[in-house]
Amino acid sequence: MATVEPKLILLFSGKRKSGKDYVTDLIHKRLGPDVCCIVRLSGPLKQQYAQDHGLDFDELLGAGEYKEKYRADMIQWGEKQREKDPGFFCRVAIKEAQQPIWIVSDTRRLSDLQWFWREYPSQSRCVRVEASEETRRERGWEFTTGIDDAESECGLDQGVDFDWIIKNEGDGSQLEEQLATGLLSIAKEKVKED
Ligand SMILES: Nc1ncnc2c1ncn2[C@@H]1O[C@H](COP(=O)(O)OP(=O)(O)O)[C@@H](O)[C@H]1O
Ligand SMILES: C[C@@](O)(CCOP(=O)(O)OP(=O)(O)O)CC(=O)O
Repeated sequence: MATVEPKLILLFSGKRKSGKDYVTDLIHKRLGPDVCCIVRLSGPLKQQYAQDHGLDFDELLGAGEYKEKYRADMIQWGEKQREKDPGFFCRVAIKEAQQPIWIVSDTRRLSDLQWFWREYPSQSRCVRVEASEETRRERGWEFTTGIDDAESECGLDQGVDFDWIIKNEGDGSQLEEQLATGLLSIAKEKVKED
């Protein structure tokens, strides 16, 4: 488990190319590295998968075709690990987290949320990043059977009462206003609390 108790955990989810990484990177920049850290559940998954399959971990972390080439197999490999231990990737991903605010950029399954709700019930908040399919296509997404109709992409489409929904259309001009009047102000208040 992490060595410090966080004040706020933002559990992000969203479809491929909705802008999860873009939005969480922006929040990280606005709050600063002393206040918040980005936690990627796919980080330990990709690292172990890369080791087990002799692949390039950094390339799997990227946003290019290399990751997409192995995505389907990584999903299946990851789900086999989760069947044995649903919280495995959550525990490993937060191990180095020291800051008061954790931004979990890539929750995908109810088991991900349930783990944080159980371990950190008062600190966990759910955030959904949304973009139209048109915008996502402009960012390089195309529907892929077996991925975009599977749990990895659809696991949080129902059954979650999101605390914030961030509309991330086009160049995101409304993004700054959404963040400033919502998430960022709450986060800054949380950090001030004793
Ligand atoms: N508001 C935005 N303005 C400009 N580019 C964006 C915006 N949101 C996302 N992008 C770009 O779209 C692509 C997909 O975003 P990303 O955050 O990687 O999506 P996800 O992590 O949800 O798959 C990236 O190239 C990113 O830079
Ligand atoms: C096997 C995965 O962990 C791969 C996730 O890779 P990314 O988190 O890089 O995906 P996007 O940013 O949405 O494109 C998905 C899973 O089902 O665990």
